[in-house]
Amino acid sequence: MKFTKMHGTGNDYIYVNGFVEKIENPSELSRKLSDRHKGVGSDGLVMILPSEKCDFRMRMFNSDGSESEMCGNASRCVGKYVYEKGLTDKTEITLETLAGTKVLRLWLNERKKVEKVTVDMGVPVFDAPSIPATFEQWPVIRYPLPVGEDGIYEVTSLSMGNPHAVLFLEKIDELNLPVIGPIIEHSPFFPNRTNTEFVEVVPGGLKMRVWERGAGETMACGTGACAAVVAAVLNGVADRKTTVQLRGGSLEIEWNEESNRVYLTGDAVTVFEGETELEN
Ligand SMILES: N[C@H](CCC[C@H](N)C(=O)O)C(=O)O
Repeated sequence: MKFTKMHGTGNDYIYVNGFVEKIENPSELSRKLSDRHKGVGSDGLVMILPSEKCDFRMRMFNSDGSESEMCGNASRCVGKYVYEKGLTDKTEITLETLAGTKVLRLWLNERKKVEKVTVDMGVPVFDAPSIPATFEQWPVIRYPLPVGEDGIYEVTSLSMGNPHAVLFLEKIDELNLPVIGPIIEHSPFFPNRTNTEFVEVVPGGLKMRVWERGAGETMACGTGACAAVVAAVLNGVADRKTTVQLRGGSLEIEWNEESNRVYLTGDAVTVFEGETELEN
């Protein structure tokens, strides 16, 4: 199987051309290839597939094999992949995902390489059953969530197509994510588990670490950065147009006031092309 290793802001996935490669069990393949010692090493696997209603379809699997509805960083890389490999010559591309149709806008440099991509991430969803979450009232803003022996953390929760819990904290560098992350991920308030963003308000924007559902701490999360800005606006601590600094770099987010849609802009980088035996 041929694959391409790519990253968006350090959030790295293995990209497979599903027009050519037929993968029987992408979930199991994601678990196997994501292993950073015994596999290729990645946060998961992304299949680029034909679509009946859009230009392309994306399926995204976390490193634990679970499938997510949507991935902001991966959708930017899919845009770069399909354009630079000649699967399309469009610079505005529609992408079918489990969270609906997303529109990608490619930004080319003078050598016609895709330097960055803006994704129309759609509207944030606040009603708890759609997140899904079991809170009785919504929007869920600073709800005191019990987090194991660590006590109570105030969470703001919403869906960007996938579930998010956003926490605003004074200092995020020292946090022990492998301890707090899984407790929130598996909280009974989130029946399908959740992605969790730990956000610090800094001059010029937000600084964020993320514990992703099904992948653990990653260098960045696009849907998570969008959720963080929406939550920050609801909490009155950021502008609708904000830079989010992540461990792997920065993302530009705009929650447009008129359309209520969220726009994500960031890099998309090809790391290497590879080939692996499926049967071993
Ligand atoms: N890193 C991704 C999100 C992955 C979300 C996944 N961990 C989930 O189970 O929802 C992003 O850039 O949006």
